[in-house]
Amino acid sequence: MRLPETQLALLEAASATETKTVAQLAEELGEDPAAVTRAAFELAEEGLLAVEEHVAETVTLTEEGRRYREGGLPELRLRTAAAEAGADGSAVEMGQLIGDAELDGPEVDIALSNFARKGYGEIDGGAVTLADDPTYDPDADPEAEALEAVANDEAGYLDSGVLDRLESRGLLERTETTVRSVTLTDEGVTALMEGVEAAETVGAITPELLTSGEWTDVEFAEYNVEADAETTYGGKEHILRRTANRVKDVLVGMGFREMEGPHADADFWINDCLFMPQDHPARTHWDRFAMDVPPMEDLPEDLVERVEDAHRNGVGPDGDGYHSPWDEGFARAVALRGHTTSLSMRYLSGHAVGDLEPPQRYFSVQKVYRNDTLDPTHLLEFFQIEGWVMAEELSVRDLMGTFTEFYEQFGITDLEFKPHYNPYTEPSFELFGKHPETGELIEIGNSGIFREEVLSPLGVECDVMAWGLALERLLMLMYGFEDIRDVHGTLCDLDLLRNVEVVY
Ligand SMILES: N[C@@H](Cc1ccccc1)C(=O)O
Repeated sequence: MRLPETQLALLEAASATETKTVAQLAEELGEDPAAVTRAAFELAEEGLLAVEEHVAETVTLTEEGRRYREGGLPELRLRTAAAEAGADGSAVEMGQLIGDAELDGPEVDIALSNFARKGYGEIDGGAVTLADDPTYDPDADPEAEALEAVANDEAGYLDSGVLDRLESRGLLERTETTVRSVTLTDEGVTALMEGVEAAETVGAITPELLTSGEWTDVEFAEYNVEADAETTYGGKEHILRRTANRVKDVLVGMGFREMEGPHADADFWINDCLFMPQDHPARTHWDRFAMDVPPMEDLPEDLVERVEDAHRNGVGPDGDGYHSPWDEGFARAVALRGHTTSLSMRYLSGHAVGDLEPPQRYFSVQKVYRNDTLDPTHLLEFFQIEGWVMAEELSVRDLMGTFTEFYEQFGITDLEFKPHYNPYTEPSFELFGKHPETGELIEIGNSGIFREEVLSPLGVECDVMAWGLALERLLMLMYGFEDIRDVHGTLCDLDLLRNVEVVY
């Protein structure tokens, strides 16, 4: 019998009486564990080896865990400092103990909360009194002992309660690994007795084989594509980016052109052009990410005048303004845009690409910034799918039809519409879609037909319908995750991002 080199070496190193792990064998043979695993499965396929698998837990200390193992748990250091300062008799000033125990930064809180949890004593009015516990032994703290055991690879002997505790303190990490062990089968023993030789096949292509041209003559070992192998994760496009690109393709396919423009912009473009009164709650410092930069000089003077006039006096013979203050300085102040409707204003005004004649369709898929409270459906920044259509005659039916067509491309066919209010559109409505997992209706966008008070100062004489849709919410409907923070930000779920299926 002939076998490729690694398989032969493995067969000879395996034993019929003693189970050996792949890791052990790889070390013994000086081979890469992945190559040994592959060889083991190939031999198992031939019936020469038996492979067994079990899941093992490995426990390792975190950086913080290692620090406490060296320097002592913060609460024990506090306990010892208190005992040395005589806190078993009378209360001792906390500040002094913190200094004595050399507790620093977050360690102080960690020490205090665990001190209380372990019942070491009382903390009252900034002073510490130790509880009278004659059985207390500073050298026998179960958590400190467990840190030591984990460091010495002896976690297997520990009670799972103390491991849970240390894990929740962030002092250790548990990971599951598949351990594979092999034994020689009877057939394997027979084959070895009859004699096995190394086949002259090549297991892997090398740079040498390529440059020498030898690769054209050698025989390659068969590759078992079914053999279990370690998962490797290549780089790939994030689903958010992928969906953003898909949204762009869909909109371009629907005849739209892409808008571009600044993330930090004058309030004029973000709000004033939209007939948002300057005392609107969304324009206060609570909701606005103001930038500490000089005001924007480059605004079209005549447009500024017309917008101010619309705010003060309204538009048309029956128009009525806001009767509230309007300050040009505030209009020129720069903030992070809370929506990309600022871009729509730049384009509709003719400031971005010159005057536009109907019909026109424009879109953008870009980031916007809002001072929201973080929760499963809100982040401080998200991607908005902005868009507008300019034409002689438009109605809500056109708007609904556009959304129906757009969302159908993503498999979303059960949109719901709800009347809404925006200072800049009339009529306005919000869009909802059903979450595939929870069945809950979630808001996915806001839309409407721009008012005269917006269009007239911009010099637009026909109808314009417009919208802002949340890309992340579209993703929730497509992929079924429930927390936006799984997808981006520091809490993102790496497994989800690695394994999520591509949905079109
Ligand atoms: N600016 C709105 C979306 C919108 C754009 C244009 C017209 C109507 C609504 C938002 O951010 O919610």
